[in-house]
Amino acid sequence: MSNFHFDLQHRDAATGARRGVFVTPHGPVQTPGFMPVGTQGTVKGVTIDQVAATGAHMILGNTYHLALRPGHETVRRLGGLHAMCGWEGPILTDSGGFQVFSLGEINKVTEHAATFRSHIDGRIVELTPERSIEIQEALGSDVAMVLDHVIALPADTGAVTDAMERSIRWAKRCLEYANSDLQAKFAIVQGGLDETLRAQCARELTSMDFDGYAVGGLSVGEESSEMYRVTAATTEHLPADHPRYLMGVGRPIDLLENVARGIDLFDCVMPTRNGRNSIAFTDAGPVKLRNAVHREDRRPVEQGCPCIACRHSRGYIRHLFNAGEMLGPILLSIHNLTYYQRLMSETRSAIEADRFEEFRREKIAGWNSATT
Ligand SMILES: CNc1nc2cc3c(=O)[nH]c(N)nc3c(CCN)c2[nH]1
Ligand SMILES: [Zn+2]
Repeated sequence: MSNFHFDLQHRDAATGARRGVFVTPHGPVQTPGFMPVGTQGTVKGVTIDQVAATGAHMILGNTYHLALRPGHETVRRLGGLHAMCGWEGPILTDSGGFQVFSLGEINKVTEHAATFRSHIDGRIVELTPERSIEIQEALGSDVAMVLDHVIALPADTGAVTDAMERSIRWAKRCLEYANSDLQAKFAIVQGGLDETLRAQCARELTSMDFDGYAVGGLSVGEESSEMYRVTAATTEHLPADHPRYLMGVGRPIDLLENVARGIDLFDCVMPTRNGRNSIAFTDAGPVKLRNAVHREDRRPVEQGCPCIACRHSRGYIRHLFNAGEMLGPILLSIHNLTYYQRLMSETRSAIEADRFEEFRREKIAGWNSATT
């Protein structure tokens, strides 16, 4: 009996939405669920206790960043990622596939490895599938992502196919190298915006024994309609009894639209990145609190929100940003993370009550009302 299993509890009759629980050795993850991003071992500006208070069940760390700094052996000697960060729940680590291609100065990609210049100290670093798994095992995360070859879009079919086929071969190498049954391995489906390539990639990856499947290569600048189309075209080829994770997504509307297309897990820097930029997510759409219009507004960011930011007025939070006070970004990061977790909790309840379609319509109408 594996240490991991996905309990599919309820499927929405009208859409591809699913309600489930992903069971891990560090506790259950309620799905659909949102993972806050803790790239360098911290969800920026938010203490780990506050991250737990937002309602998060699983957080994400990044192999690329942690291997470069402080180094995975240092993390191991500090007791692993859970002990170092003080997070007792499940942790998923990304493999470095995305960061290498988006942050590292790529030197070359061969069949053997991705070689890049570190964006921190310029060192040349070689990342192989085996090395990525070795690093993730040292970090001690509960879920390890395979190393994949992520290419920027738009790209020609030949380049997309080449990267997709390499990602399949690298996924196989990751699975063969893995030697810890305390760490789940998730595959990542690539294939650009081509539904045929996506189906082919999903078929090949699902023939291997992964614990979960991610939809990669999206949220890289494509139209939302294209993201939704490709997500649907991919999940239809993924097994129903495994978790599906859409990487790097997204806005609140993207979460609901992709839940409707069979996605169970999400991660995105938006709640914290937008929070640092004074943008708060609310049921009436995003609100840029730095704007003068909020100067004397005594209302909380969101009526009924239980977070510590919503004990204050919008006017106070605007003042904090205007005065360049640290507390501004901290409070709005906490509010936005709470907003995303409450949205996922309401989504899970709506699926259980067979009213997801109605719920999605109501939420999108609110976000489009944009009165503030
Ligand atoms: C923000 N958009 C975005 N798209 C991604 C695709 C991949 C992807 O295709 N592969 C991997 N390994 N990671 C991705 C990430 C990082 C997720 N934290 C992505 N982020
Ligand atoms: Zn709040």
